[in-house]
Amino acid sequence: MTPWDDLRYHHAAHAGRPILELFERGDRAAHFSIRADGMLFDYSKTAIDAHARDLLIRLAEASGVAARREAMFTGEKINETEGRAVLHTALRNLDGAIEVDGKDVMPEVRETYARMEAFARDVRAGRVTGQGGRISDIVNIGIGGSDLGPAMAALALAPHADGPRAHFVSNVDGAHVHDVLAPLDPETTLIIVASKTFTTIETMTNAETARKWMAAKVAEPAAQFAAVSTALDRTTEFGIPAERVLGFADWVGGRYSVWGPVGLSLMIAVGPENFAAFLKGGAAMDAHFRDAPFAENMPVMLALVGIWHNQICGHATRAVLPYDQRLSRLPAYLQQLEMESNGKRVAMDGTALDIHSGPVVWGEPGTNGQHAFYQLIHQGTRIVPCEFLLAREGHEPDLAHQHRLLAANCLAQAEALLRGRSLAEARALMEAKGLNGDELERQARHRVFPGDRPSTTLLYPKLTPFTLGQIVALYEHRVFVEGVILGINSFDQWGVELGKELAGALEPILSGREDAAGKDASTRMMVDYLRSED
Ligand SMILES: O=P(O)(O)OC[C@H]1O[C@H](O)[C@H](O)[C@@H](O)[C@@H]1O
Repeated sequence: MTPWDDLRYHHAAHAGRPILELFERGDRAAHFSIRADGMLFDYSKTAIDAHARDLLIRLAEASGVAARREAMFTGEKINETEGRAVLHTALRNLDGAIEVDGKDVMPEVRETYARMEAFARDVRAGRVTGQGGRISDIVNIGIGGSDLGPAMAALALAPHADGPRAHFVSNVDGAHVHDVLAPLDPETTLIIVASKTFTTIETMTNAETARKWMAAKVAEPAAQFAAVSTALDRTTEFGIPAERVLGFADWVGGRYSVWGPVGLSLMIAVGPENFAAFLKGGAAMDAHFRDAPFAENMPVMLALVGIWHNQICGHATRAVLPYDQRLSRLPAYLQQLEMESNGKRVAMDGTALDIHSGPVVWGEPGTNGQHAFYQLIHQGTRIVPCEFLLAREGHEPDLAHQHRLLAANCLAQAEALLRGRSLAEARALMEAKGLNGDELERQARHRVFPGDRPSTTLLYPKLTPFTLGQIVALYEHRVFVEGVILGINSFDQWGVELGKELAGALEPILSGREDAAGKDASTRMMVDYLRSED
């Protein structure tokens, strides 16, 4: 029997055993939670028992997680389909040496970091100015990994933002760039074009639009542009002066790139000290991930809970529910991180997977979600494992009572999912309301909560730069561990290519330069509609 078979067998053998029953054995909360560097990860409200955990850990061991982890940290080319190392961790562990192709890459990482820091300080101190003086606003133009990381983090760290205001433009929909630029003054705006490849059509199109917007008022628009890319020839071609370009290596995946130059907008907004604390938080999680035994290892156990729910229990989605308004972009960030990394159909060697790959990840901050989709989570026919996140303390001491309410709601949701409400309890409620007979019976049934629905909760002291670094690195490593266990390459993204190619071919058809012959009838019909005048 493989570890997968053992897990499936164990799961089937205990089907129907309520999670609540597991709490009758010993100190489950303490034994099925992990504390590390001030954070608490509770996975006791899942059906994982001691034997299931042993089997999951055995699965991780048999999948070679430890060796692969070492290979990642030491710069081996584990992104096999692109022939690249995977070294985003090097961006937040700036000391030391790591060789790729026989060359220590760290001196260049440190040098780029120093240039990034100097530039951020210059902008913040008013030494780099626009035509109209001190920079008041920065606009990061990028998409995917060149947008979601800094956008998510800038919102998360809003209480620390004391530099120019940061804005983010990603969508090729002109509405986005239009609405972001409209209220800004080109004379005091700095545009950062962030694109690993510097070919992404959305980013290049928006950058061109921003350049025209700038050129209408500013004599030297290039002086108010900076770029972040691995393709330095293309940034020069675009006209951005070399001293305003921050490069990075191809071993930083787009969705893992917030830690380096792609984080420039964040660094300018919150300052180099806070950015450094963000890196330190990531590095602390790296150290924990490398050193802690699997059973005490937060990313490993988070991954194993994920494997349990998705591949063993068959729950196809997971909800990420931050009870932290400033983490409202975290679900979107994690959608790219998790789904672009682990949404694959073949194993590393190209053979079809015989298990499901990563789950659909979705979510919204609490308490908002409670008034929207939690109905389905509590009473729908499908089980949605939930991942709650909550800080012990908010940033608004005057509003501590609101933070308590937020916390009460978060804990209440996890409790409600676990406990549910039985038919007998629902009947008693209806009786207390004065109902009886058939009407009592009918109404009671609608008020039953099946309960026994799994959730995990991550608690952290406060959403500081350090904590945010820990959280983001925690999720990165969770994705890594899940990917290794599934036997896939978490670091390529071939699945985004086909749509891009077809979009390139459709644009001339929509503009009338080419005809739609050869397209399917549905596409032709829609092209006709879009090209018609009424
Ligand atoms: O940074 P860029 O090269 O512009 O890429 C931006 C994004 O677009 C691509 O399509 C990829 O799917 C993403 O992984 C990437 O983050």
